[in-house]
Amino acid sequence: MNQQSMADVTQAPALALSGITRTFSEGDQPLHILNGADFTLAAGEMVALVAPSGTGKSTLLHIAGLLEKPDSGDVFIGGRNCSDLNDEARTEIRRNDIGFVYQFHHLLPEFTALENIMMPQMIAGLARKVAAERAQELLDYMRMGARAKHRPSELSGGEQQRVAVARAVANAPRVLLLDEPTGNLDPVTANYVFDALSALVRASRVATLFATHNLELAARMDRAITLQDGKIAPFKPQG
Ligand SMILES: Nc1ncnc2c1ncn2[C@@H]1O[C@H](COP(=O)(O)OP(=O)(O)OP(=O)(O)O)[C@@H](O)[C@H]1O
Repeated sequence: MNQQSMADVTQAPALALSGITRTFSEGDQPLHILNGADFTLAAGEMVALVAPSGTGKSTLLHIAGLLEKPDSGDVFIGGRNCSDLNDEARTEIRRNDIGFVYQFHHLLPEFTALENIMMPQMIAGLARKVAAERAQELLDYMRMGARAKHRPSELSGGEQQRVAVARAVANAPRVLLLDEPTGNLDPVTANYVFDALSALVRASRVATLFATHNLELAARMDRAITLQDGKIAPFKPQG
């Protein structure tokens, strides 16, 4: 890599989407869910994605997280165009550079909170001891330190989601994608999980895109966006 292209990559946004299209079909009618979506997300930035059900939020997150390919358009992670990468390279980027949190925690039921957070680190090749230390640190940060040895079924919904957030950032990803992570929680618990998450985002400078129907939470993020006719548009959560 020459000096110019290295500078381009280091100064690049954590995530950039360019001209993303995705069409599904409904019977014999095409459904243009994404129709030229453009978006950039900087390190340490926290952006709310607020849009009515069925407009394509999950589809957008799956494409941004390299879980699905768009019909056309490009996804850049840390300035690297991921469009033409093979499955192995995409999996590698997903493992190292992207964290996901979903509405339901998807923690492994037979493992403790600590082990759940160790898992992605060990898959990425870290030694057990190092992974355990980092997992405990993250649990402490999420004010879950005393629950390290509990299995998911022994934790409340809010606690499970805090473990899921800790697991998602365990490998220090560049980009954190959250698909309604508080959708299943009462408002007080949702706020509590959000507080812990935003402290973590500020401290780690992970670029965060957070799909939510909760306008109060959206108003607390750096900015909000919506999907309009398959494109990204700014959104004002209040007023
Ligand atoms: N694999 C697929 N095949 C066909 N249609 C699909 C597929 N995936 C999504 N869709 C359709 O695309 C539209 C957008 O779905 P998506 O899940 O992205 O919406 P969403 O905004 O996340 O909705 P919600 O807020 O309800 O989760 C929906 O109408 C959905 O039925």
